[in-house]
Amino acid sequence: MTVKLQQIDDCRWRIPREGAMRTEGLVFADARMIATLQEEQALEQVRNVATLPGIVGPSLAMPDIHWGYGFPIGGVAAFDAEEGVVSPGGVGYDINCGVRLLRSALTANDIKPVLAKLADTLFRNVPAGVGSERRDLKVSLAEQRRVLERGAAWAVARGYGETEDLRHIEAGGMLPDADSELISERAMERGRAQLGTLGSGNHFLEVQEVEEIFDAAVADVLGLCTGQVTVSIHTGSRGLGYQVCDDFLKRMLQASRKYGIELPDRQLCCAPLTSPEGREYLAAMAGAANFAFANRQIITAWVRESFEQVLGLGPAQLRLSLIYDVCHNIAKWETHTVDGRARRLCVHRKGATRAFPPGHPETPEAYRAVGQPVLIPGDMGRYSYVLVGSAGAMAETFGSTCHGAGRVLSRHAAKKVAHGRRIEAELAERGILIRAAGRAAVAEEISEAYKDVAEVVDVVRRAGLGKIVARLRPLAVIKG
Ligand SMILES: Nc1nc2c(ncn2[C@@H]2O[C@H](COP(=O)(O)O)[C@@H](O)[C@H]2O)c(=O)[nH]1
Ligand SMILES: [Mn+2]
Ligand SMILES: [Mn+2]
Repeated sequence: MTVKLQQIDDCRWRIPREGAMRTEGLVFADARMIATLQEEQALEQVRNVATLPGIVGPSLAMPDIHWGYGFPIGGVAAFDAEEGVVSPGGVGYDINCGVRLLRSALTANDIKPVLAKLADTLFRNVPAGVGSERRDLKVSLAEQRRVLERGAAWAVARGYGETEDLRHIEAGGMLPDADSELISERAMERGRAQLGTLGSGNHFLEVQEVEEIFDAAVADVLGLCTGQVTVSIHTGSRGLGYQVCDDFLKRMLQASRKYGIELPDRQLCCAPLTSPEGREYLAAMAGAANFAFANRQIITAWVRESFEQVLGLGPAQLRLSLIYDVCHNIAKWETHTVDGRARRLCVHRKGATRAFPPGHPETPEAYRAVGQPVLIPGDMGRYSYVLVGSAGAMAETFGSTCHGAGRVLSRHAAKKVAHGRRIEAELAERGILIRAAGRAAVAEEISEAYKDVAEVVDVVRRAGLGKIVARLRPLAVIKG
């Protein structure tokens, strides 16, 4: 079924309200992105989300939109506290998948002579790959419950990182109201040995160089300068979050029937925010989100340790400080002004990043004057971007932007494109070292599998949803 699209301007497209839609759809993309999208069902998914009860404002899609489970990846939808619903498909299987960015006092030239050793050490110290486990960090069930309740603060209290880190994490690294009792034994079991692990596929740990600064004043506030070494960490809640999503999808299907919610797609199953099922999903989701915050915090400590081992420098010399940590698969309670009225909304961001503007009280004090840092990875062979949020995002997208470049090739298609090529050697020729759990993982993640993230963030910039601050180029990539 083709989806009606009306072009508003060079980066906005409306899906007009029709049929069971309660609101319109609004897609941020350029004409070329839209042309490729029409072959996908992602636009249909934007339209389907618009049928859900209590949706406030349009059903939104960011320029990295592609097909996802129920909601599109790159989708944003806000729901009224009384009339609205919460849907696990609007968060995704990898609850609180997210990105954090560390800056350092090093330049790319400082690490080039030891880059191979650094890549090997990071690969050894941070377990990666499907089902990866760190053997010397197993937690008891009681302790795991504390992880789910306290998030990154649990990790800091256990010696993984510094209290200062917590000030530079979305929500302070801990969603309130998590209830570990609502998380199944199977989910607890799956997560037990996965704290401090990257996982597979699209997840990565990347040593980067700041290649270009686009806004010197903002870069200065973020502590970024050309030639500097940064480290990005992209991972989420691993098997624990996956299992929480899976467990609740079953309950949400029953709840949709119980509350008489008509679904254009079973994958959109949901429950009213005021219902026990809705509240329980949010409390379990918060637990999984906190697990992910702790996960990225522990990996950060091992990144710092790895740099110290290889470079023989101490923390004061390396100054591997956390710039920011953002979630991109989450549902959160936030206050937004809609038609001149402040409203408490449950904002679903599924493959979308929060992008709060300068002056917002939830933006860390250090960045209050410039806006919340927004971390947009690209791919392992080209570049990634740092942006800051803007008033435009607050006005149009409930303070949200894209979360990455977005896939254009399936894993299978990417492997076909990579067939017969020596991807590691191609990247090495361009000064990029790869360490991965397997060759297939590298083939599936070639640059051609993703849109050019420069084009994606350019749409964000032109639409006024964010300000581009810096471009980072990969030097060493650890892949699962
Ligand atoms: N810099 C890198 N970016 C990468 C890599 N692999 C994937 N990506 C980007 O991350 C986003 C987010 O992925 P998702 O799984 O959360 O949807 C993705 O769209 C890519 O743009 C990498 O190795 N390095
Ligand atoms: Mn993920
Ligand atoms: Mn992710």
